[in-house]
Amino acid sequence: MSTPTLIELTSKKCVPCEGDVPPLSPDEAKALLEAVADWSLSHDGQRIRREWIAKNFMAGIDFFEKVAALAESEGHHPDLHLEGYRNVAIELWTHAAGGLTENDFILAAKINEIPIQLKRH
Ligand SMILES: C[C@H](O)[C@H](O)[C@H]1CNC2=NC(N)=NC(=O)C2=N1
Repeated sequence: MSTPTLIELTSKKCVPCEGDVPPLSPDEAKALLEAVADWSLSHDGQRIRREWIAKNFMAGIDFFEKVAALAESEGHHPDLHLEGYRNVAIELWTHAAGGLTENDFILAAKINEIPIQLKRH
């Protein structure tokens, strides 16, 4: 499989995951991770994660609302975390595969294009 670039990922659409979809191998996941800035691979290689420090609680909620709309349009859904009122984290994995698929990287690339109001230094 040639490794898609960021442009290719953002121009793709998540495909419905039904039944037993094989997860990506750690090497395939690492290759795809190159295309999406600021996301990291979990130690078990089964999910990808990105963190932000939002300006405030509502900035986190506003961001999640935009991410939720994207997830609904893609038919692929993230795990959303908002802790300590401003610490935002999103984790992506494909439940139907019990690990990562290209859908997760497509969604990560598109989430990277959603603005979030960040905490000033
Ligand atoms: C039918 C529909 O495609 C599936 O239920 C979708 C919904 N959203 C999903 N989101 C994620 N992260 N993993 C899935 O396996 C998944 N399956």
